[in-house]
Amino acid sequence: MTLPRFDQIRPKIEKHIREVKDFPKKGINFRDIMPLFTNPQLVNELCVVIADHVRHSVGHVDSVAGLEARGFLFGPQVAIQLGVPFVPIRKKGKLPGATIEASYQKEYGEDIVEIQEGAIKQGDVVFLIDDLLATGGTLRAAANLVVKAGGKVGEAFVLIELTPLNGRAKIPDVNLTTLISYDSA
Ligand SMILES: O=P(O)(O)OC[C@H]1O[C@H](OP(=O)(O)OP(=O)(O)O)[C@H](O)[C@@H]1O
Ligand SMILES: Nc1ncnc2[nH]cnc12
Repeated sequence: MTLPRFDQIRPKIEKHIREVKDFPKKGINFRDIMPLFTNPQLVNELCVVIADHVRHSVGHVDSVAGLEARGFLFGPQVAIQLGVPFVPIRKKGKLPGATIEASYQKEYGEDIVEIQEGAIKQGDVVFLIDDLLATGGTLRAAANLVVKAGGKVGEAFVLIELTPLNGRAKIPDVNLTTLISYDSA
């Protein structure tokens, strides 16, 4: 959150986030980022700013890993800006070939995410990216996957943090940057 350009872009991004009550089920206040994609210039600006943040605050990274599905909306563009590979982290059963998996707790029950074997090499520094941090289960599993593959999380970045859900508590070992924090879930 150190770059002044984050402060400049934040209000513009905030204007494009729509709140949808009771989606996907009653009691959930869904933060919809899709309106952002009606403004391709702003999406591009955002990805350039994130890449600059990586260069100046994180330093060298070997890859950008994004979480299905909404991490795929930004991750590849940031990776292209940085000139490094994009590593997709997908829900179980979607990636062909040999995979490495990590399970995680969701609000109800458990889920599994995977990467393809060889996508992260021993000693790689990985920049993790997703749209939103809620309970932190997803990022916890992603960080576990990176370590299991022999890599190291350089930093994790999310556009939105829902602070009352205390997701950060699940990833005390991960340096996390967020663009927008909401103090109501
Ligand atoms: O911090 P957590 O409680 O783990 O929640 C955050 C995750 O939840 C959403 O993804 P979702 O699982 O809904 O999948 P989708 O992006 O494929 O819709 C969101 O995009 C994050 O990846
Ligand atoms: N409130 C929320 N809005 C959008 N995506 C989410 N993923 C988990 N919680 C969410």
